[in-house]
Amino acid sequence: MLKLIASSRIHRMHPTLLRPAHDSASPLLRVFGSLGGLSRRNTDVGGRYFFCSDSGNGSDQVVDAGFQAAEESQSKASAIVPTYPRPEDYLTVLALPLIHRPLFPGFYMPVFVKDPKLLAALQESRERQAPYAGAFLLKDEAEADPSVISSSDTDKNVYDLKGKELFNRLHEVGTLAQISSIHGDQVILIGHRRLRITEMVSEDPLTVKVDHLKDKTYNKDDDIIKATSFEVISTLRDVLKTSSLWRDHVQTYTKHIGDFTYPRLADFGAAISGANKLQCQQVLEELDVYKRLKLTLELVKKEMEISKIQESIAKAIEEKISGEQRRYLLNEQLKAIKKELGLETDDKTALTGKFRERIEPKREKCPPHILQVIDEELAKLQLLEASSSEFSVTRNYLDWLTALPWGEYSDENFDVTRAQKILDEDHYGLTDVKERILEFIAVGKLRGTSQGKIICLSGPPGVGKTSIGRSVARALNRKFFRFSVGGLADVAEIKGHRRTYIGAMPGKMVQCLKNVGTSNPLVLIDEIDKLGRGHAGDPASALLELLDPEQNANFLDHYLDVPIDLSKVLFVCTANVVEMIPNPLLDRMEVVAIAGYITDEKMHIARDYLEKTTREACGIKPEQVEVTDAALLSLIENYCREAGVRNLQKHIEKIYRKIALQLVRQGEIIDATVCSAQSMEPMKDKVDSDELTLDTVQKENSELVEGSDTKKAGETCDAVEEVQTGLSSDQSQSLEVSKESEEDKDIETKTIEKVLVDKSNLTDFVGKPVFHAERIYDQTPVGVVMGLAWTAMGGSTLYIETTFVEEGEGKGTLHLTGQLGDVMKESAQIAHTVARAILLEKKPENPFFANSKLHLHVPAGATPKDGPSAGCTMTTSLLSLAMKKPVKKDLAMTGEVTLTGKILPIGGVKEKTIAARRSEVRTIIFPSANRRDFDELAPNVKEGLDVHFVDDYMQIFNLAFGDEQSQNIK
Ligand SMILES: Nc1ncnc2c1ncn2[C@@H]1O[C@H](COP(=O)(O)OP(=O)(O)OP(=O)(O)O)[C@@H](O)[C@H]1O
Repeated sequence: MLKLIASSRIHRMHPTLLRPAHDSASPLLRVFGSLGGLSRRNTDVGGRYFFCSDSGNGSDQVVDAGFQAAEESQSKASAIVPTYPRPEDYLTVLALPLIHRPLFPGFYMPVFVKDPKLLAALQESRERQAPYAGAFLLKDEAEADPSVISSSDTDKNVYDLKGKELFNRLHEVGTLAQISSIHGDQVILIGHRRLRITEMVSEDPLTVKVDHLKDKTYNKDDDIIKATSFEVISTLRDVLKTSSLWRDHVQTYTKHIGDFTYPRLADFGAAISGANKLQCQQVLEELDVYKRLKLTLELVKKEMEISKIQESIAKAIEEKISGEQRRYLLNEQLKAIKKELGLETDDKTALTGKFRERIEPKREKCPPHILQVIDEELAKLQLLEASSSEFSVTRNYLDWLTALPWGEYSDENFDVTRAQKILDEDHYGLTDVKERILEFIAVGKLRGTSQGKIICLSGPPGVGKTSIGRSVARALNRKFFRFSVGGLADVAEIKGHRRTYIGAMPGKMVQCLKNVGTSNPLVLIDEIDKLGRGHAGDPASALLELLDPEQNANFLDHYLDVPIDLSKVLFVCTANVVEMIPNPLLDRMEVVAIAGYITDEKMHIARDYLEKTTREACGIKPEQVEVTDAALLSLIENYCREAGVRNLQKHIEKIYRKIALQLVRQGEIIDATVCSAQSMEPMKDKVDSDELTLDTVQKENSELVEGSDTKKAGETCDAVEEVQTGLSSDQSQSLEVSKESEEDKDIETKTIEKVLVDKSNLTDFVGKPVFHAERIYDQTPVGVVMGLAWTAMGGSTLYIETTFVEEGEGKGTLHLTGQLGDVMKESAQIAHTVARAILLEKKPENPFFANSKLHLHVPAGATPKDGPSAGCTMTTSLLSLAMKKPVKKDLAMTGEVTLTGKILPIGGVKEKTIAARRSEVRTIIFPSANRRDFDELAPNVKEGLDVHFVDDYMQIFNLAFGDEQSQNIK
């Protein structure tokens, strides 16, 4: 009996539905039944068939229809009569070509019949109550790939195939299909059983003779078949877990399936799998049930893999989408809550409000072109999407623009007396530097403004260049900002990055203005001589734009992109070596040299500045410590001999740290003593009232404090206890206890015991002297002369040593060592020649230079040396060797010598003089041309020195080797 059940509505073209044959529960049904529990829903399986049941033994049933068109046509076609086609009635059938997939028994399939003759024949056979035809899959063209959908399949030419041609293209095995309905050119087919074409009967429409195929007989209880079918089922179940498409499908099946046999299971699996048409055809052609099941198993396994991949893709996408949506939703909620609470208006409005609020007080003083840019940017901000990257760029830009101190200036103070006071307060000595600064302030006072000049403080490290800069800022009442350009190689550091770069920032100058909050700070550019080469642009040129008073009134930072007036900024630069400053920069600077300090100055600095600040920093009171002059002197002479005072400062800090530790330790012991003394209180009260004294206790206690012995403290407490018991028993034994209060006072004063740092115990604080004296000879031997050198660290003394190596007739040579540079090597050769000439003149009979191999060395060998200023020293050293006569004691010299024996000027007179003093040199020889430099030195630097200025080497000769008389030429 045929029963129509219109249940599921399927909205796709090829959904698949299952239908039971009858209600007898088969083992297969039980397996699938366990998957039940899901409600029946509309099915959308994306398949190609409607499945209907066919018992396979001839009792066919038409089953469910879900496809709307099918359903409609079925309801209209009330003429559908359930039929059980007997094979003998359908030995000749109309051949219906299927393009996409074969029709499996038990499934619905809608097909379009374009051939009017075939359509009419189908219609007619339907009317004849014999609504059956043979549905056969169309073969691909010879070379076509079955998995590739070729357009030719759907082309009209496929429908145009007729007669023999069509016959040849049909697969042999097909399905006996009931024509369920015909709606226009759409024909709904229901598969019944397998057919095989035997021969063609007529061509148009194609009619063929067929054999009705039956599955090969099989053993229902065969283990292999059972196992395979169970595997098919379990794979289907697995797919079911992951694929919702299949779930509805199988559920429908479990609810309605009747006698679900193994062959039917195989057909079912193959039909609903996404396998290609040839694989499906293979299953259709297979009459061996076991083989068919195996083929199906392969297909459904593949399906499972696909569904797993599908699931993971779906999951990944879902996670991404849901994460983003969640964040968006939460953000929106947050905004709404803030808005509701009045905490925040709209993001943009709040931001704009903030920027407007910032700029409003500055509006008066702010240059109009800046205001215009700010207003434009604010308007732009309103139009931008808050999540866009340009929004954040504009927001940051406005942040910087509105934060700068447009038109804000600190009131400059041009009070020279006050400035002098401040400079003296911060620094000892440096009179010439201070004088230059005061002059500068005075000019500023008269002009009404101090800008226009760039001061460059040059000198060795630690001479106070940076701190002088800070003092000048204080004296002028300007804000202070320091930035170091040492190693700076990127122009963007000075001029900023363009706004378009990610993480773009304005340059140092704009950062400085934002930082200090005024437009006229004092900017200290440290280490300008160590400016990097620049891998992105030339930093020196960028600095030039920044420093040049002609250009900096309209300084253009790449980030801000609006001209900023830096003409009110006072620039102070510091450098160790002026020669290293790029020339165009140096040209614009007012160089103030700080040469370094002599011992006396260092003593003052240490005593009045460094010690004071360090003591305060360590929290030590002046009365708690005493560092003697001898200790300081020893510190300066033996530990910190460099030009600056930074090392001295470090040593003083080291001493004070140690003192602090001593004091704290002492304090702890005193605390313990006080505690022990307090334990005597009850006794004291009692004794006081009895006007008694206790000498023993007092004595013990004072010993305790001095000896810092805790053990004794315990003993003292015991003694007190004894006295107490004694008192209670016999008051006459407790005498002189009233002296206890005086004892208390003693303890107090002892807590602030003074720590004395003297020359003798200096090593306890700073260790052994690390500095080795520059002076290696007390009296220089023959061939050794002391020279004076200048380095970036200040001046220093050095020896030139010459020795005789061997004699060789007419082979006078000079071998040089001591890491000498080219200039110094040449200088040595010149000295050799000059010495030879002088010796020839003075002692013509002496052939020393002509016949001697000599070796000239300049210790220390590891330190590279260069420059021409040791020329006269080398000449003297060679002559000393030649004449076997040592030079005068405590003599040092410097000066370049020419081939004719002229002495040329040198640099670093102050540093060299200071170095000579440090090495306890008494007599110095300088070139005459340096007399002016020497005269400018402070009296305390020149004090006690016997200085000679010379033009010609002969003068040096006389001074070094001559008698007393000749040495008096100054
Ligand atoms: N004349 C002085 N009076 C008082 N203190 C001084 C004097 N000279 C230097 N100092 C102190 O020495 C320390 C080092 O000085 P500062 O850092 O200014 O040296 P600098 O010349 O800038 O060194 P660098 O070239 O290494 O930067 C500072 O604490 C400073 O106060």
